[in-house]
Amino acid sequence: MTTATTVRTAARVVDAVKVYGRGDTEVRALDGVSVDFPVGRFTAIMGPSGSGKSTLMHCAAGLDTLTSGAAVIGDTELGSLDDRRLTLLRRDRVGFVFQAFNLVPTLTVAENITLPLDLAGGRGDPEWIDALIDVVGLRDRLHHRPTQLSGGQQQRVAVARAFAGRPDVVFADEPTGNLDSRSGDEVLGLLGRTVRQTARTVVMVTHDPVAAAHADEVVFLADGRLVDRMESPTADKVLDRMKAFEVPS
Ligand SMILES: Nc1ncnc2c1ncn2[C@@H]1O[C@H](COP(=O)(O)OP(=O)(O)OP(=O)(O)O)[C@@H](O)[C@H]1O
Repeated sequence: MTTATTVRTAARVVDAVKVYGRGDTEVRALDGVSVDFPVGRFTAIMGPSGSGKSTLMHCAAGLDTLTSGAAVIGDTELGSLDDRRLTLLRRDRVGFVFQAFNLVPTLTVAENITLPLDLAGGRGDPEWIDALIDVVGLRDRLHHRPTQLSGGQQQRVAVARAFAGRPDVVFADEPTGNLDSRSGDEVLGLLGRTVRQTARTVVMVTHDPVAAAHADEVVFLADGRLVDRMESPTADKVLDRMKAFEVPS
């Protein structure tokens, strides 16, 4: 007898196709991708430039729509939502971390962290936010403004803000792209710790094998298709896998 364990999915896409343009200028950015992002996992999306990483993230997060196929967050199929419901879903159930930290300069660290909750008209869960402040190590910076912080600290604020509303999933697009390697390492360690300590889910787009090595699993895209998955990645293993995509000159 086999024992089946049910792995819950925070987000997934099924047979995802995204076509930009028409006729001669048509680009199939996603060409039938199916991938699950399980709850409590840190997944990195890797692949050569133009392979469809950002498109996959944007469609999975409801920032863009698929040409065909389905994108699902929790149990909600995004294609079934009108614009208003999609906006509410993004606000209440999805967190984002971008390469640019996108903090509000006139607000303190504490105010930036709770900004999405304030905009939504709620206070969130004060205990959760308090615990989050320790996870990101910003307790002694709460009353500082973003300009008084280093880039790494600013991105830690952005990470805390992304998790503040206990979203189903946090999508991170090249979150270390603007950071030196030490600060980048800190932010990636933080993403990993937040996933492990709080059973949250992170999906990160990156082109950096060192960044991808912080994830629990890496999924590889090439030409808009899912071509491989790697559990417990190391930077060397990811780099080797990426080399296979390089076209010999
Ligand atoms: N808005 C758009 N209009 C037309 N083509 C687009 C658009 N966005 C992306 N593409 C094309 O879709 C393909 C996939 O792009 P995407 O940005 O998803 O790749 P990527 O893997 O994230 O690339 P990079 O690592 O360079 O950011 C590329 O060929 C790109 O030129």
